Amino acid sequence: YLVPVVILIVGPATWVEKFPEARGTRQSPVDIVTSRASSGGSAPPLVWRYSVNHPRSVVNPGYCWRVDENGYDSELRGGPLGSDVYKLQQWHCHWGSVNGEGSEHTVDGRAFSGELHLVHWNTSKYNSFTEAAGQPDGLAVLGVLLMVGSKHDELDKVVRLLPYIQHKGDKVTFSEPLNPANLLPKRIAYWTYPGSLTTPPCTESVTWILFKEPVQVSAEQVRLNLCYYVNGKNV
Ligand SMILES: NS(=O)(=O)c1ccc(C(=O)NCc2ccc(F)cc2)cc1
Ligand SMILES: [Zn+2]
Repeated sequence: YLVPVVILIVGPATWVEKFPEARGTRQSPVDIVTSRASSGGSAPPLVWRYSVNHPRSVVNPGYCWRVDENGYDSELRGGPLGSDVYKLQQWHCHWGSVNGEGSEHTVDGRAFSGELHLVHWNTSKYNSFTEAAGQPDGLAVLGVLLMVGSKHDELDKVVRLLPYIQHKGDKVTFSEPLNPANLLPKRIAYWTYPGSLTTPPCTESVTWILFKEPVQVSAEQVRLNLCYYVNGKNV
């Protein structure tokens, strides 16, 4: 008998219809082909400073989780960012449906178990995140590759709150001190390229800065993320 084949046309393949930017020339994520990466030359060091003691909210946007910085002060400058100063808007993660395939960027074709994105906008040139998100030098995202290993204590301050935001739109506010700098790897060598938001509206406004060294999270932390968000669906 004939098996009814229903091909759901959802996801990236249909984004170009609604978001023309998705057809652009600098779309993210990409595969980082390490042999083709040029050395950093004389780029100045990348410098960041984050505030630690302020209330943050963890939100379930429908894919993974997002932590909003609620406008508190922070700075990212240097590296490929010229003389502009960027401010942390939010940070969020991407996990896969099974271990080992959650990251958005791949390195020489290899995917990681997850990927953390710290999203900053250019406060030297623009007046809001939304305005900056439409400009080629508007955003800078620090990407951190996640691999299964030892438990990550700083990240656990968020992971332990996931049971309280199981449905899309849920939000919980916490004021436990947290330093986003502790989410970054020890070695700060990175790849950088001009790219885009990886989800709609896919605007080509992101200077990507992807750290080379993966950060370890425990298998339990991956499982907790997986059991709450599998490809945008809560399970
Ligand atoms: N995965 S990623 O780091 O590339 C990424 C970062 C932020 C956003 C986002 O803010 N979208 C909503 C949005 C986008 C543009 C706006 F102008 C307003 C809101 C999407 C993807
Ligand atoms: Zn992201």
